Amino acid sequence: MVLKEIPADNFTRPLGRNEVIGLLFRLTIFGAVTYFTIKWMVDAIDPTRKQKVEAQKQAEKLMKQIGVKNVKLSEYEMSIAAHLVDPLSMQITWGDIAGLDDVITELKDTVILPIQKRHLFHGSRLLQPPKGVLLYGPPGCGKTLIAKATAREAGFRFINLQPSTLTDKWYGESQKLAAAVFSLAIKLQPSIIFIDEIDSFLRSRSSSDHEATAMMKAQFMSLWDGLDTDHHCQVIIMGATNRPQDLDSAILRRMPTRFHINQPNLRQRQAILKLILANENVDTTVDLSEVAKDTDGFSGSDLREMCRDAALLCVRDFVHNNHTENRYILCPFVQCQQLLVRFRVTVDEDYIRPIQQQDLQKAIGKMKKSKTAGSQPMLLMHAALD
Ligand SMILES: Nc1ncnc2c1ncn2[C@@H]1O[C@H](COP(=O)(O)OP(=O)(O)OP(=O)(O)O)[C@@H](O)[C@H]1O
Repeated sequence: MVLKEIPADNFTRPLGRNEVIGLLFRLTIFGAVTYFTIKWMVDAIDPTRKQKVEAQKQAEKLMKQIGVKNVKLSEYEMSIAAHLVDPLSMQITWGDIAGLDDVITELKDTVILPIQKRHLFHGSRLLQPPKGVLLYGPPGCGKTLIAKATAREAGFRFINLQPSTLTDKWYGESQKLAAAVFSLAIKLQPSIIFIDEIDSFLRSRSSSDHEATAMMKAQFMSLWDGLDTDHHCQVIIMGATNRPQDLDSAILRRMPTRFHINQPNLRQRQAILKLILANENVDTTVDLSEVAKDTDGFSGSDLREMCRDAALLCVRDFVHNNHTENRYILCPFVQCQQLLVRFRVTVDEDYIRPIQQQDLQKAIGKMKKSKTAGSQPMLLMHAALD
């Protein structure tokens, strides 16, 4: 039918009630179909879709484990919830950290006490727990251990935020995820948001920053300020870095409580060695003060690796000595007890010898070699820059 054949009245007359309802109904259906088709297409081409589904499953499992029920989470909060640390796997206590007693005492007084004894500090604005804590110092010296022990001892939930979770996303996603970090932490409070290598994510702003990154940083800071204005909010951001000088000054201002976790000194190394070897089979003649003296420049993580190497030497000896050999023994069935009978016996003692001083010395030598090898590229890089 051509338009001409439709009576002109049909266009000019007002629509009836049923016609309007019908038209609205059709428009709604059309709108819904278009919306879901576009959403399906966007989902289908989203390269992070698989990760999102995985993250959701992981988050649901973790939420169940930490006993969080009836908390509705958005899609973005789910992605962040996948970084919650399972409390069953987080068994770190103050007893697992050696040589950092001063830092632990100060942390207890400034961060944990105001949380645990809220009623004592209720009236004071000055004595509220800090919203930002910075742990800084060389790698492998216990910053992550301290953060985990703080969360556990204070009874806080622990969100281990990898900067890449926020930065490797589609344009616009980062900001939604940054907002989700805070909203999730508030829903799960009391909680600690731990950001390892915080400098990689909140480094000094520069004009070369991508627009989306700059906006995300600004948003992160304003959300952080939001925590500060709500005195009942029990969310702490704890950052760790090896390069505090690279941090944005605005971030440093938001982290007034700072702890320097330095390379362990002689006394601290001895304490760490004692802790690492506490449950191991160590020969009574081993002198840990000597070992501590020989390990100048080692981090806590180096010391652990070195002790593991020493323990492995004992295992290696056990494996190599566990062989068949000829032995002379007194034969009990022979009248003359003086008679020595040659037997082939299998040396199969279920016994690994204790760690000895020389094992530790060997392991120290090996670690020193690998440390120098590791620093070679750095030295070359510095030489190239000079
Ligand atoms: N003070 C310490 N007491 C006991 N163990 C320690 C100590 N410091 C480090 N370690 C050992 O080293 C490992 C690494 O420590 P941790 O991850 O806390 O270091 P980090 O400072 O966070 O390092 P990074 O900057 O590389 O993340 C720990 O799992 C622990 O075994």
